[in-house]
Amino acid sequence: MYLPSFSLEGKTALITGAGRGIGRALAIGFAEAGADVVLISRTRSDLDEVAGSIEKLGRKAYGFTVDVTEKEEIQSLYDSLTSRQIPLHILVNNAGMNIRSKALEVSEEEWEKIMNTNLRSAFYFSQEAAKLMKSQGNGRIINISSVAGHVALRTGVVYASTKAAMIQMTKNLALEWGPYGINVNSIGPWYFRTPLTAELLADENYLNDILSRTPLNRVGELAELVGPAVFLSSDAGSYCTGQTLFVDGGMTVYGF
Ligand SMILES: NC(=O)C1=CN([C@@H]2O[C@H](COP(=O)(O)OP(=O)(O)OC[C@H]3O[C@@H](n4cnc5c(N)ncnc54)[C@H](O)[C@@H]3O)[C@@H](O)[C@H]2O)C=CC1
Ligand SMILES: C[C@H](O)[C@@H]1OC(=O)[C@H](O)[C@@H]1O
Repeated sequence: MYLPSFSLEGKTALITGAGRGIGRALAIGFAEAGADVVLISRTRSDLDEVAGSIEKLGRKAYGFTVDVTEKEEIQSLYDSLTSRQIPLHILVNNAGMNIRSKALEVSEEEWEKIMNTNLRSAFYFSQEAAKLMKSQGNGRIINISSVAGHVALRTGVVYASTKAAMIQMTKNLALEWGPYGINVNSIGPWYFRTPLTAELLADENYLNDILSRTPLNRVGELAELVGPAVFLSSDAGSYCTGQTLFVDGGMTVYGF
């Protein structure tokens, strides 16, 4: 038999930024693939809505309000998982934000907020997850980076730097944690319609600029991100680690 399983039955996935956008789609999609899901967001009402959708699928949902920029809250979350005997097989570092300032105008506050939300949080979530995954001899970590970490976009140097760092962090953690049976990969999206990008995509000129650089000539549908994430989380992706899969409609290969 050569077709491996894409199922996440029996797995528990922790997804940050699960209250809306890509994180919400991943949470529900992982439940559709059979996983139970630990949902991380700052907004209880968002968590409850997503948890309800997951429970209607017959899967367990555990919602935790966490500010991912607060290391103490991350530690407290993992302490809760341990005390409640909630297992962890898959971590998706999805929470992220952007302030699209010109490089000459970036404030120290903006630098700290973007760095702490996008990069620092992913490292500390990964560090705590790896402690649990090492003890069980297996685990999957997926970092949601961006094409912005691979090519230069006009959407901000600080954001781009966090995403490029996530791509490199993916490689280093894959190297260090491979012996523990932990796969670490990254997914680099181009534009998908979410609250983060809705305003930009509503601008016809901006959207045309996007499409002019996208061989598939369209922005992505959220299901088209869920598929690659389920692949990397399932048996089907068991020999992939340290990689970044750009889910970008061909944008990163667009030359001229
Ligand atoms: N939408 C897109 O076109 C693209 C998105 N991405 C990345 O995908 C990820 C998700 O993006 P979207 O869903 O579009 O954004 P979004 O703004 O719709 O959702 C981001 C999620 O992260 C959460 N979050 C932000 N700061 C947080 C904090 N301090 N503590 C806890 N949760 C926090 C928000 O509450 C929200 O649930 C981000 O890392 C983003 O950089 C990458 C490339 C393209
Ligand atoms: C594709 C990028 O990750 C995305 O595009 C935006 O405008 C967001 O701010 C991100 O940079």
